[in-house]
Amino acid sequence: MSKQTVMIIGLGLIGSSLAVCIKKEHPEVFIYGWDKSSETNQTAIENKVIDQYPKNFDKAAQSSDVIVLAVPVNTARSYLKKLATLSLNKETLITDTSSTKQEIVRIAHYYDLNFIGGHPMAGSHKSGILACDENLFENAYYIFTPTKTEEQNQIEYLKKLFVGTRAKYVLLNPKEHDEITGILSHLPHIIVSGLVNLADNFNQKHPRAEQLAAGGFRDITRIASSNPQMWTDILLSNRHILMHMLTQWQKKMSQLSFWLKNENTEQIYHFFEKAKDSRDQLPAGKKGTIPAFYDLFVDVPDRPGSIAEITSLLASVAISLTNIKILETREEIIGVLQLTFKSEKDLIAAKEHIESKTDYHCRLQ
Ligand SMILES: NC(=O)C1=CN([C@@H]2O[C@H](COP(=O)(O)OP(=O)(O)OC[C@H]3O[C@@H](n4cnc5c(N)ncnc54)[C@H](O)[C@@H]3O)[C@@H](O)[C@H]2O)C=CC1
Ligand SMILES: O=C(O)C(=O)Cc1ccc(O)cc1
Repeated sequence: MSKQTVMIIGLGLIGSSLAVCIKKEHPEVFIYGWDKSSETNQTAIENKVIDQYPKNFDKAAQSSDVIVLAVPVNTARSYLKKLATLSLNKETLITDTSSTKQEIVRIAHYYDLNFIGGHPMAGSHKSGILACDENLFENAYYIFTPTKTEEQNQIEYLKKLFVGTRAKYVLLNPKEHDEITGILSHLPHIIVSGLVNLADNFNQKHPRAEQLAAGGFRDITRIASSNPQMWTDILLSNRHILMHMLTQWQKKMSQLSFWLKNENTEQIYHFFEKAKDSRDQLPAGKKGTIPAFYDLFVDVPDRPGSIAEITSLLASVAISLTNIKILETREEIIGVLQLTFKSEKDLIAAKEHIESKTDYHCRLQ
């Protein structure tokens, strides 16, 4: 990557971790950092997380090739508005790390900014620059939310810039992103925080409860220790989807209450059995709140027999596929096959085998 300038706004957990990931793979990239906390800016300089805290925000933004907004989502909205008033270079690419995507993408379009929505699906209940971790994003999903096909080049550029995250890139449209993160991340956060508040009222009456909560309760409620400002912004930004999900959740809980009242053993058993079956099938040991999938993309000539050739190659070494999809054809010469496997081990073995037996190009994303 040639000498580029990146400006990171917000040097907390995500902004500082991204900065060190960029530096690790691209030491030639110059990084401006900007945080509202002067203590954070100083820590960032002292620890070489960034190269410079600029004296003048506008000038730094105008001389940057990439601007990353790593602040709470409502603050990211304000920065988009501010950036729209500056005469930024047309090429300057803006991206963000916010946990919601529909609203921010809409605002960026409104201001006609060169913007790609981003969301690294990894993090922690910790916040601030002292939680900076160069391995934070490793093996996690990093979601981009393009809305136009022309944005492909910008996404490829960001993938290269962020290669040091060792994250796995996924593309989703903003609405789908907010629905998925709503059910897998935002609703759980509301439920867990509500539970902790409920238990707190209870603890006032039963002082021993707090002491006993140190076990399982502590583990399942870890995320309630997250930054309240960040979560207030997330909930308000995804409010329409979350209001709908909360109604569904309330219905589920009313139903459970009804079964308890009627001592309906069968329904209560079924409730837990269904949850167990579903939980047991979740892929294990992956970071992030999006289910893991193991996809291999193979460029194959667009001619009869090429799909069969791949499937028989895999069958010959007993690697089974869970899904196969033809994604596109380019100029009717090359087709892209998306092969999905049930484990990372199968994915890697399949890639090696196809590459050793054919001259087809294989990619992991
Ligand atoms: N914490 C997590 O696990 C994850 C967070 N995100 C998203 O990334 C963004 C950043 O989150 P974190 O780094 O965790 O938060 P954080 O609280 O660790 O850091 C936010 C930083 O932004 C700074 N800041 C706040 N207002 C500012 C302003 N007006 N100007 C300049 N700096 C300002 C704060 O001083 C702080 O250093 C949020 O939008 C969050 O939703 C995304 C993935 C994971
Ligand atoms: O701490 C955890 O387990 C998290 O899930 C952190 C997290 C918080 C917000 C996001 O948008 C993504 C990840």
